[in-house]
Amino acid sequence: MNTSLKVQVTNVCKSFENNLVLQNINLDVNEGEIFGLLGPSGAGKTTLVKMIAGINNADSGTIRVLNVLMPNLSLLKKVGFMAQSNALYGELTALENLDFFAAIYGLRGSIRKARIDSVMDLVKLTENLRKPVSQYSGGMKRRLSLAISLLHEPEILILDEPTVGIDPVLRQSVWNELKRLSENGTTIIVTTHVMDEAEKCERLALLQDGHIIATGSPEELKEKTNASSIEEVFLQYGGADV
Ligand SMILES: Nc1ncnc2c1ncn2[C@@H]1O[C@H](COP(=O)(O)OP(=O)(O)OP(=O)(O)O)[C@@H](O)[C@H]1O
Repeated sequence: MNTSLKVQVTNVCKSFENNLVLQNINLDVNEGEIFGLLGPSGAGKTTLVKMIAGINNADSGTIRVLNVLMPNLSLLKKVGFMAQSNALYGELTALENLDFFAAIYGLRGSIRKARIDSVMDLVKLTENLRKPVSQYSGGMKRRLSLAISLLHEPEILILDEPTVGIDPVLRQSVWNELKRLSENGTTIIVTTHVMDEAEKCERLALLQDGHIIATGSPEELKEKTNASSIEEVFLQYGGADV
């Protein structure tokens, strides 16, 4: 494995009971890349990112993250995962939630405090730090989940539809932060079905019915198909509406 290759998915298949949801998936993600998984609802995006994060097992094939065969608990501190459904403790305040995850990641003392301040500032929730999460709106919960995934400055950041329910201004600042992180070497995998977000990724895999139907940078994909938008690219490759 070359050293810039941070995530390698090889011939991965996954079924739930008799339903084959991912078929022979191959993809490579390089250091510092923002890699987008784009596809309609049910295409298999969440299933794939959960396996890359080590939450679920593949039925066959292999997934290597930082050259370690997944799933592997030793990568807990190096991978950040933001799930589509928020994994938060509603009865606790945001700060208590952050402290809980900071403890899991081994963050202590002044470093813990500095990281909490930094991620809460990023998602514009500093003023709500001491509010119980049960009193948060849906969008605030998404922002807190994003803050938690960034807390330990993971080398690999996996975000499942991170900006759903987040307003356009904050969405822009989240993307600016993702760009900044990637420029500093963080490798980012993000699922989306928002076209303008897909355009912000350095490379994309288009996923349809459990298959990757195309991979490349947004520009390459548009050039190859003579399309003016990623939406058009998707349709040209035989994809359904995203
Ligand atoms: N735990 C499960 N048990 C059974 N089927 C599942 C399970 N998880 C996902 N599936 C099925 O796998 C397929 C892919 O689902 P997945 O959530 O990965 O798609 P997705 O592309 O992330 O969709 P969305 O954009 O709506 O989140 C769907 O048909 C879904 O019903």
